Amino acid sequence: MTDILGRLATIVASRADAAAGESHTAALLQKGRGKIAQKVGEEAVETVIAAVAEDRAALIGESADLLYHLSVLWFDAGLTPGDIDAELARREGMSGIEEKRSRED
Ligand SMILES: N=c1c2ncn([C@@H]3O[C@H](COP(=O)(O)OP(=O)(O)OP(=O)(O)O)[C@@H](O)[C@H]3O)c2ncn1[C@@H]1O[C@H](COP(=O)(O)O)[C@@H](O)[C@H]1O
Repeated sequence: MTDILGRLATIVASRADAAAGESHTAALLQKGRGKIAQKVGEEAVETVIAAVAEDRAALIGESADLLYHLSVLWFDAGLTPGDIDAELARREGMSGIEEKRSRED
């Protein structure tokens, strides 16, 4: 499977120090955590709207926007796709109920 999130993490890291006028990534990082988080929320809502409308092309486009902005958020927070992968690996083999309990303990 294509490593979409690994590719996006590499792109975001490579653009982080670019001039804001030349890079959407750099401009967004300079605006800070609140603005980045807001963009993730907006793109998530647009993804949901496309899904409910059964608009396949829009769902692909909005999903790409969402994953890109989530990648910027992770970078800003000092996370890598490997951190999320480790959490997913921890959950593998658990039932949904066990997984919920493991976070409550
Ligand atoms: N995948 C993306 C990507 N997806 C979406 N976007 C940008 O995200 C923005 C979202 O559009 P909006 O109208 O919602 O946002 P906006 O008007 O810029 O901002 P606000 O008005 O909401 O503050 C657009 O400017 C898109 O171009 C992206 N910008 C960059 N990338 C990747 O990052 C790479 C580096 O880009 P730069 O950092 O711009 O060099 C690109 O080659 C791509 O691979």
